[in-house]
Amino acid sequence: MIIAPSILSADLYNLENDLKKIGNADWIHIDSMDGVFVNNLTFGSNIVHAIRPHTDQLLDCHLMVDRPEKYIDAYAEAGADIITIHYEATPHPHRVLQQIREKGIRAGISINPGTSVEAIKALLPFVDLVLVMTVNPGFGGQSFIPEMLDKVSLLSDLRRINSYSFYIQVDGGVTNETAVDCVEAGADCLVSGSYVFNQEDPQEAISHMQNL
Ligand SMILES: O=C(CO)[C@H](O)[C@H](O)COP(=O)(O)O
Ligand SMILES: [Fe+2]
Repeated sequence: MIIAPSILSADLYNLENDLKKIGNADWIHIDSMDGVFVNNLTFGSNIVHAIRPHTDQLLDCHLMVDRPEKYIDAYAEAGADIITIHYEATPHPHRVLQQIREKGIRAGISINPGTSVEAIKALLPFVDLVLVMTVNPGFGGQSFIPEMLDKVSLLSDLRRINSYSFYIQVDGGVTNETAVDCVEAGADCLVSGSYVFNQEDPQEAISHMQNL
């Protein structure tokens, strides 16, 4: 299981130390929010640029921003490995996914709890990752919405039937307990923010989930 701790829950005053705490994680999940697509403001490509020279871990950028097409070049230049956009954030998701891949970066599509897998079916041949939100985006520390796991199962079936190769990622309210349900539904990458960073030993929590 790929584990991607979200630095939304890290101590930004002491980010170097908090990145060490998650040094055994596979990916680092970076949540960008613009105050338009969601009611919160976080960081942009500047933080990707700041972290990039200090780790070989994949930088997994989750763009909760309106019109993500405006920012792809900046994230590419900053050193992003994966850029995930929201289906709901642009009228041209297919074009933006192409724009990401043209930069040699893996392209992800994310769906809010209110969006069905049906809505992104036509995009599935063109993505490297599908992110199923298990909370409404905008804040860390929210409760996992278990009904979303049906989408994970459906994506897993569609991937098998059509021989697609995208990762299925789950984000929001992932703990050691909800992680088990995600794995059973067919997820292969789990984002976890508040749970991981609130543990006494984040590395142990990460390796436990990696072994699920
Ligand atoms: O995209 C996000 C919020 O919109 C975060 O990645 C997510 O909420 C992680 O935080 P937590 O594990 O605390 O729910
Ligand atoms: Fe996220």
